[in-house]
Amino acid sequence: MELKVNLDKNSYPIYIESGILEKAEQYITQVFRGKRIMIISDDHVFPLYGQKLIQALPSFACSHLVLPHGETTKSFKTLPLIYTAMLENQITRSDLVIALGGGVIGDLAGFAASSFLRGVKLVQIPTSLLAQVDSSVGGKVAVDLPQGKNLVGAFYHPKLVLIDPDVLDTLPERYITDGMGEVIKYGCIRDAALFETLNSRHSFEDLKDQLSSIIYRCVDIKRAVVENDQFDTGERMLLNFGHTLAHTIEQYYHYERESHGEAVAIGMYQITRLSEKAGLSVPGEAERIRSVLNTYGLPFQCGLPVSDLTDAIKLDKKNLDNHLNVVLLHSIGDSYVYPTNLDFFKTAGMI
Ligand SMILES: NC(=O)c1ccc[n+]([C@@H]2O[C@H](COP(=O)([O-])OP(=O)(O)OC[C@H]3O[C@@H](n4cnc5c(N)ncnc54)[C@H](O)[C@@H]3O)[C@@H](O)[C@H]2O)c1
Ligand SMILES: O=C(O)C(=O)C[C@@H](O)[C@H](O)[C@H](O)COP(=O)(O)O
Ligand SMILES: [Zn+2]
Repeated sequence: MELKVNLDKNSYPIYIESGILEKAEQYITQVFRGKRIMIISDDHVFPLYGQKLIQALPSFACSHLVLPHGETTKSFKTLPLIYTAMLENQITRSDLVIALGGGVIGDLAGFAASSFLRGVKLVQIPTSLLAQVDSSVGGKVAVDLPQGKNLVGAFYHPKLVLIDPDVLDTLPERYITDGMGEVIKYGCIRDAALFETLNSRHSFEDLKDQLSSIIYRCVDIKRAVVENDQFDTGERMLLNFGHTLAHTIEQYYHYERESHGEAVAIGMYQITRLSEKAGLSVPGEAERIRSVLNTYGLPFQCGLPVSDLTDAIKLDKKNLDNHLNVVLLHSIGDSYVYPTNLDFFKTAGMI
């Protein structure tokens, strides 16, 4: 399956195919004419797929950097390590960085590629469900600061995205669940039929036969939204459904409790509950979301008082001038951006 993100000079193809990792050279040579490649990965993914990828790239001089797994690696503090490795491996603007891993590696290696020498070519090979359906596409790259998620970043598009659903066979169950948080998000914001498909199954196992087409559907929704609003000034904010609360929860617990997808699950349910209370969503939608989250083992409650969250909510990147923007649902599949303020959370009695 093939998709193309159409962004004039920044356009790029996305291929979704079982076993594509082993055919990487055939696709990479279509977008890259240089010789040197640096693969950035983590200590879970590289031992599983690193050598396989290097063997699949015989025409190139490949180096690699393996970082500790987990969100705390996606930090400003990791960047000097990456830049040093790039210098030691003589990476120039005519070379290529491959991000091989989940969303942490994709965002981090992507930001390093965007900033080193003011921009080195980037290919994304996402290996988690979340990275395959969301983070590898759209060009948002970033690192976290202690004050909040993704606070330093850029819009920097890859030259190519290679999605191999086979690598999900080794993904731990917790991160299958985590990825389902973003899959459910796509149903909520844009695709009531996708939401119904997810709702009609009893578990992830029950959905597996449709996995490639679900990945395709999510990526296609993201492609369309990003093509309309590359720089996140309007329609793209819809991809942030559930994220105002998700990011505050992740940061509050120092990235040690909920994973990103789990926090998004809580955020989607809670914001829809608040929005129903305020008469801004069709009644019953929060319960439908809670039920589908439950099917895939995702949480919906977090038990934090709003007073603990306000500082982080103020750092949300959707905030403009003196107002917050939250993403709400008229109904499942039909989302909108709602300008508001902190009172929205306070008066509705978060959480
Ligand atoms: N840029 C974007 O548009 C965007 C979108 C959504 C999320 N994100 C970011 O993505 C990050 C979360 O990504 P994630 O959920 O992939 O987390 P992650 O990168 O930490 O991966 C989850 C875990 O799975 C392991 N793993 C990954 N692929 C594997 C495989 N095939 N086999 C075995 N283990 C594997 C990793 O080592 C890690 O331990 C967050 O930082 C989030 O902010 C970015
Ligand atoms: O691509 C986007 O736009 C998104 O909002 C996708 C989100 O799933 C993702 O978590 C993104 O990194 C959040 O971006 P931020 O701008 O809120 O940091
Ligand atoms: Zn997200």
